Amino acid sequence: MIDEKGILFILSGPSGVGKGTVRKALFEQDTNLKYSISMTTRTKREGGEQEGVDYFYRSHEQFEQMIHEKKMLEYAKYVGNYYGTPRQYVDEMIEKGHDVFLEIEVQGALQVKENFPQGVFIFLIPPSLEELKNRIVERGTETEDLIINRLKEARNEIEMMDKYDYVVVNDNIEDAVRKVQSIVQSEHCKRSRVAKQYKALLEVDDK
Ligand SMILES: Nc1ncnc2c1ncn2[C@@H]1O[C@H](COP(=O)(O)OP(=O)(O)OP(=O)(O)O)[C@@H](O)[C@H]1O
Ligand SMILES: Nc1nc2c(ncn2[C@@H]2O[C@H](COP(=O)(O)O)[C@@H](O)[C@H]2O)c(=O)[nH]1
Repeated sequence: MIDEKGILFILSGPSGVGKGTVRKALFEQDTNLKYSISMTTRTKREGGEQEGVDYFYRSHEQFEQMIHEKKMLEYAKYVGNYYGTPRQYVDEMIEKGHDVFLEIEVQGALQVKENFPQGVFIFLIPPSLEELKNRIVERGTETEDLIINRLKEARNEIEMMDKYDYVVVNDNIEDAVRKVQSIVQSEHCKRSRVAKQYKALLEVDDK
């Protein structure tokens, strides 16, 4: 039987490293990827975040109900809020043969790894911790307290990068996007459907 399921790509990295920036640039070029929109209990950032585009924004009670009903593929509490991946969209897309892209923090990624080891785990790192701090500060979306907490988390997260299949330094956006694209292409070559089809053909030929 030919396996035509899609591949699950997981992009993690500390807050402010540029995951969202790299992902958006990647999606402008790769229209075959499907982005899994996360659910969160954090409030919308000022400046245009939208329900169903950036996140599904829910109350703590609604989020906990989703957990209770086992509707989350993974979830984590990060700096005081829940973040998680609704299971249904990912399952449906993978089954239909589409690649799915998750942009999530480390605790959640490790849960996915346990349940979905065939996923491809990519860790984005900043060129330096100083530059990471500059990026969060310059983005201007977090209070001073939140910046301190996110940078604390960043240290713990970076320690986990060995658990990932690939590490990409986001020094220059175009280079980082190109590297992530190469990873997507390599994984397709590795699991090539063409190779599987050839094997199936050879088996038929042998009979
Ligand atoms: N290679 C880069 N060089 C300089 N600035 C960058 C680079 N990549 C991203 N940035 C900037 O860094 C800031 C943080 O980027 P972004 O919001 O994409 O990070 P993130 O990892 O998605 O953060 P979070 O996890 O908090 O959502 C943004 O202002 C973005 O424009
Ligand atoms: N475990 C999960 N983490 C997620 C998910 N969606 C986003 N995130 C990560 O949370 C932090 C904070 O996000 P922000 O939008 O408040 O800056 C960041 O690292 C995100 O990548 C998710 O579904 N699950």
